[in-house]
Amino acid sequence: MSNIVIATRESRLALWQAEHVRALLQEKGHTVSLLGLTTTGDQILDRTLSKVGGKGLFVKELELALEEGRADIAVHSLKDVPMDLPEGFALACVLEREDPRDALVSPRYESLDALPQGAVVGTSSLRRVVLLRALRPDLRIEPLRGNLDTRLRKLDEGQYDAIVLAAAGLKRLGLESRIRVAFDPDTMLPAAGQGALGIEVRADRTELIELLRSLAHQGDWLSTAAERAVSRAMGGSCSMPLAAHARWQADGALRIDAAWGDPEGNAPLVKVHALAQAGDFAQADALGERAAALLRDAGAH
Ligand SMILES: NCc1[nH]cc(CCC(=O)O)c1CC(=O)O
Repeated sequence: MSNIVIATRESRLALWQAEHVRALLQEKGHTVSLLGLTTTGDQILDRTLSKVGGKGLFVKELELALEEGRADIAVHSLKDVPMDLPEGFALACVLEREDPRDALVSPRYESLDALPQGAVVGTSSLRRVVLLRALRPDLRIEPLRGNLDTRLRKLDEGQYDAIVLAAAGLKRLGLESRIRVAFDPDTMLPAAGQGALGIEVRADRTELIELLRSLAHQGDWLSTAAERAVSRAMGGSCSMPLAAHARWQADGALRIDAAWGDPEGNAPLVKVHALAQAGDFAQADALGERAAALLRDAGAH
């Protein structure tokens, strides 16, 4: 390829991710440039994102650029990528995953246990709300929106006692020192795809897809595929109170843990796990679908 154009959102994290892929492609001898775009998701970040709903808000403008040939690839946080891409688009690969855990950030308190009764914790993810509620029902969980810097600023201004964010974003932006606790996944089960990057292309760009496959991390691609299969089988969007996290076991099997919480808080948290060999995508998908079936049997809907 002569020059590869990466369409990217212009938040600091999105730019970091695009630069990261640029560097990986340059190492392989390609010339790469960036095309910065503002998405609908960015425009409404500070408003009612979770109400407007859903997946795809950060993705659509980037897809338009691919469609029109203004760009060749789009780099996404896999967590924000819809389970099923629109007709004509494909996920060319998933890269090696950064830390998949959720992190607690707080100027004053060193852990969740150290938070006083009724402390105010910021997050807008329904998944984090239901998981936090199960751990500490006394906490006051308040909405928190905006990109990473905005969220940290709101915390530092005193609007919250603590906030919960993805560790991956903090690490990528050199803000790791702000992490008080990276939650054990068994305590705060991550979202499907959290910490991983996916590269989207037009499905008809076979040569480009071939080239991008060399950047893939096969193990992380398979495990995140299993996680995404749980979301897909649950009819999932990122506004669902659903967690799914897959880990390779020492014996080479893939173990998936999934959790679902009732947003109204009337039913207890449902947690399941399943284990299988997952050497290919069909097996990974089947494992995720099994976890989803177990969730439903246990009362998730
Ligand atoms: N939904 C927003 C979003 N999408 C990806 C990340 C962080 C990095 C990642 O998971 O790859 C975040 C922020 C957060 O959840 O705190």
